[in-house]
Amino acid sequence: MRNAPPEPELLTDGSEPMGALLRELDLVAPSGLTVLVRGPTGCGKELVVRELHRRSRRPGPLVAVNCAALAEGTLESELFGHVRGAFTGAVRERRGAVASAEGGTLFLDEVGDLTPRVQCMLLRVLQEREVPRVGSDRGARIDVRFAAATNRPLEPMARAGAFREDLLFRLQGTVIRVPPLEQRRHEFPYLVPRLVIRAAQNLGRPAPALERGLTEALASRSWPGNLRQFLHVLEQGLLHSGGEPLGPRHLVPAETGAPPSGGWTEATRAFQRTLLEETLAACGYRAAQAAKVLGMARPSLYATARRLGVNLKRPD
Ligand SMILES: Nc1ncnc2c1ncn2[C@@H]1O[C@H](COP(=O)(O)OP(=O)(O)OP(=O)(O)O)[C@@H](O)[C@H]1O
Repeated sequence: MRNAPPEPELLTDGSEPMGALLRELDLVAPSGLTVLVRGPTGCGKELVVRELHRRSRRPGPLVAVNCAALAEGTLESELFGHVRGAFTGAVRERRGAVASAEGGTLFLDEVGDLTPRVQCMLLRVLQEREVPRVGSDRGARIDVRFAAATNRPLEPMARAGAFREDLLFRLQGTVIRVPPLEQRRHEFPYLVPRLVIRAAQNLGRPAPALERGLTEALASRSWPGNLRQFLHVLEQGLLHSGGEPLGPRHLVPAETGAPPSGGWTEATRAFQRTLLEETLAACGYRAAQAAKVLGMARPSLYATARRLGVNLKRPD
């Protein structure tokens, strides 16, 4: 459970598509609706949830829990708490994250990684607005706004039985989609100087002057890791610049972030590969079930997996 650190604000010049996102945030924030934030890795989903909380003006705290980071039992008591003696080692009563977010917002990051058991417990909390306590029959009423984020394909996972459909419906009281950085190239002249300052702060260095051409050099790359990758490239650039004005020559070569050589075709293959791998994992590597979820015949699934180099067996 993390209590929110000081706000790193969500940088945007407010042009589309982020403009639409900000308008949606304004609309949804005061409503108390449960919000599911979706978008690719590193695009700023967590910052969007912080902004949602800030704009909600709820008096309680924003409490964040990463659902992928903890083992099932630990996550269970992290979320819902436990009473003394509920299990070996439970030497004192513990308030869970749900109760700690009273009057505020509970942020469930990586919600697609919840195990079936915790999904079931969370569903009950969302339905009954009461928090159970491990080892106790007594539930406690709560006033908590729930927000969740994921980059996992929850619908195929729900069709495959790996994510509860009723929980999915509950979570998406409203859905906010965060665009990938690729769709925000026109914002680079706004973002670059501000993110350089942030990168310099991260390294504990003074912000450098910027050379002409830096923004163009950054805009000509592809950014599969979105703003997280962008910040890392700037941080590495700052290290290499040794205090000189930051320019294109200080950026690590673009190989890792270069557009796929096959352009559209390769990007589509990469998407198909990810979808197939995610669906197989969600179906417990049962090819017949995965084929059904993806709406293809089993032989086509085999042929597609061969063509894309996807392993049909569970990785060791
Ligand atoms: N609009 C933004 N302005 C400033 N910084 C941003 C913005 N979006 C993302 N970042 C920075 O990029 C990094 C990744 O952001 P964040 O953790 O919110 O992404 P995420 O979508 O939740 O990632 P993941 O899917 O991996 O959980 C953070 O350091 C964050 O501060």
